[in-house]
Amino acid sequence: MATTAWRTSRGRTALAVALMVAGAVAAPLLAAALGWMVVEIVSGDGGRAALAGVTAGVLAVMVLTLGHFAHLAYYEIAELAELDFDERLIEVSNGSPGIEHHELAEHADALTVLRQEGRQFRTGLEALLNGLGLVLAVTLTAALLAARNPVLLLLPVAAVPPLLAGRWAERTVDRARTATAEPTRAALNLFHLATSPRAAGELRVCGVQDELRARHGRLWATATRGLWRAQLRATWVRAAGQLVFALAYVGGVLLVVQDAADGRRGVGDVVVVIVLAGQVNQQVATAVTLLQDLQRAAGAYRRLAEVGAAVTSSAAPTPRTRPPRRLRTGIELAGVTFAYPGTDAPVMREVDLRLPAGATVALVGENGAGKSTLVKLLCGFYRPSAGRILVDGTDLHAMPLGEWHARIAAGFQDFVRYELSAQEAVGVGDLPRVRSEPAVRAALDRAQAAGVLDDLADGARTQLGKSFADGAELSGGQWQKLALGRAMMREAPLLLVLDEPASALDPEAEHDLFQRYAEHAGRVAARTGGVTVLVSHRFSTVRSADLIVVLEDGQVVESGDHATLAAGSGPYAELSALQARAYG
Ligand SMILES: Nc1ncnc2c1ncn2[C@@H]1O[C@H](COP(=O)(O)OP(=O)(O)OP(=O)(O)O)[C@@H](O)[C@H]1O
Repeated sequence: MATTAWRTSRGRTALAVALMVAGAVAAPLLAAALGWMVVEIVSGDGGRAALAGVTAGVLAVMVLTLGHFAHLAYYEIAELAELDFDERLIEVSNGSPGIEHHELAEHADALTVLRQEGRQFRTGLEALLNGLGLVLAVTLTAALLAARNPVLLLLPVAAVPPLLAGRWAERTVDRARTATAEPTRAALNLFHLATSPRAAGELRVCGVQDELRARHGRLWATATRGLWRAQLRATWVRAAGQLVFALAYVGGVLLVVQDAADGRRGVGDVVVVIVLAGQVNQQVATAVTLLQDLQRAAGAYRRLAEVGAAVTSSAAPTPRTRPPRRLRTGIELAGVTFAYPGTDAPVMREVDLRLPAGATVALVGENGAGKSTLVKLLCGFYRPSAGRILVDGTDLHAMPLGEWHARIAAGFQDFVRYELSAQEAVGVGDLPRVRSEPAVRAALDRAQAAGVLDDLADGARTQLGKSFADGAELSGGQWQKLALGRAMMREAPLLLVLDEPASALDPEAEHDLFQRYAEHAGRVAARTGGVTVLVSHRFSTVRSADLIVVLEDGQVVESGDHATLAAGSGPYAELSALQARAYG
């Protein structure tokens, strides 16, 4: 999309370049016009002096104004550059089927820096365009200086040390930025938490605002200390580079003054050299800044490419075996062991489990037992560290993950609050039918959530979310109901997942929901043999599942139906008796 816009703004780019080139070239010409004017004044030719004065005036106006118009013209292009960068960043973050890369600290660090560096693309592009004008201005300046005294050509040469110093300084600061990414990221997280309306109530009740502010301050201080030290080193090196040029400038001016005193040059030449030498100084400063901007933009781009390459190389080549149209035997975990990327301790250990086609399977267990991890492995978000997950006997990771995802209907514990219209927020559960109101209504009906639409001022068309002035904010339970509706959108999934989908609902609503859901799952099972996996802490909810799997510390400790497990003496019998007593 951004690429098309790039093409359509070619005319604007050409205009920007032309204006900026004219503005840049006008500066050395202004020096020549001023020299000419002084010569005519000294020679007493009033008419020619006036003409030279007007020329100098016009050139001065061009120098002062054309840059601003150029800026206007490439403003839009810079916007597109930033948009393009953001789109690439989104692609790198969430364009791959697996999510392993989100677990790695170095990936998170690179993303933190990239989110902050996004604007560098804009300045980088401006620097590129300005650089062109600068090259022309420097060339013209050099020619005018050489015509006065070839030794003056050393002035632009003296510009090299500040340039090199600038490059070194920028690299130093960039390294510091990477080294301080972790405290910066942690500080940003705290900042978002401390300013988020969602957290406002809980923060007040816990009374942790001051503590958050203090921690945020400490993290920033840590990050700033690292950056400050690098900035200090960079400033000294930059100043040393500039000093070399300053000495050359003074030498150049003295040289032409000496030439004039000896009668080899006129007073006009002295004026030209003084003005031009000042401009060279300016040009050098601009060149250093432009180079830094370009270097930063190139650094941001390189980092983006590296992160993109890391994500792509960690993704296995797209396999050819497609998911079956219908499950015949079911899904099987064979000796599955799993540790989250970047960690050593397995949170799933040698799990063998068969989820028969068409069955409703409930996962139960204490917090941290591994229920959500098992769900994520079934969704193929991560690869098992050892063992395999088989779909009708075929390794899940031998299938294109995108196609497997397209056959999953899922409601997650950390569901997304899409700030779209209510219709779309549910409809994205089955993208091809995102605009179908009957499909959305049917899905919400299955999720016992049709009432949410009726409560909204504009029904399905209501804009959701606080980011919009007229956006409707929903209660936690209402958001969850929409998420449930989303999970019911797909009609022929092979895997249906509800990971604690009803935590914001009252027990009765949860019970009704699961009744309805079981009917839906039954229909899906008849059509596709799909397996339904439910995670719930409420035993009253899971008792009707065909298979109940009890997890403890990343292992299956028992499995069976409610009657069998409740009659036994294992943890299920114990816990369900405990809950039955607690809820009467
Ligand atoms: N992204 C992660 N990186 C590293 N470890 C993780 C990650 N997510 C979960 N874990 C660890 O994996 C273990 C199992 O967590 P999981 O979320 O699967 O438990 P759960 O049974 O779903 O718990 P709950 O009932 O609290 O939702 C826990 O010890 C947790 O600390």
